Amino acid sequence: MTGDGIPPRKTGLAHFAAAASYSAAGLKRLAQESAFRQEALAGLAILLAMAVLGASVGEMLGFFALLCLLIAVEALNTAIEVVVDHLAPKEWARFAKEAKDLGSLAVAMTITAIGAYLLWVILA
Ligand SMILES: Nc1ncnc2c1ncn2[C@@H]1O[C@H](COP(=O)(O)OP(=O)(O)OP(=O)(O)O)[C@@H](O)[C@H]1O
Repeated sequence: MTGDGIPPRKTGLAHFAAAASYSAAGLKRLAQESAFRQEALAGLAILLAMAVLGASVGEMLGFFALLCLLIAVEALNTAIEVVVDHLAPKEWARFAKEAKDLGSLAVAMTITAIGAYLLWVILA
């Protein structure tokens, strides 16, 4: 069932263009999250530092890939928070706590993976 405000399904090139515009809208929404802004800023600063300190292109690409993964996890975490806040806007609910805590764990594990990677780059 399609609601009034939901855009109709597209195919081919129109689908690709529409998906790109939805992703841009998602990035605009994610930019409202301070956690995302801090991570993006720190990521760019680390990339710059790697370039200045003479990291290889491969090492920088590895970090960039992990940074993209962190942004993807942060986007999914924000999506979970949006749905949870819609379903349990004011009241305490076990499902809300578990969903948000799990999303938080996913972000923390991704940041840990980036930390481990940077340690490897520094020690290698
Ligand atoms: N409706 C709720 N019911 C029960 N526990 C909740 C509820 N909302 C939030 N929590 C708990 O409070 C914690 C913090 O919630 P909050 O909404 O501030 O999310 P967050 O993980 O700090 O995300 P962000 O800082 O990105 O908004 C959650 O991880 C969860 O444990």
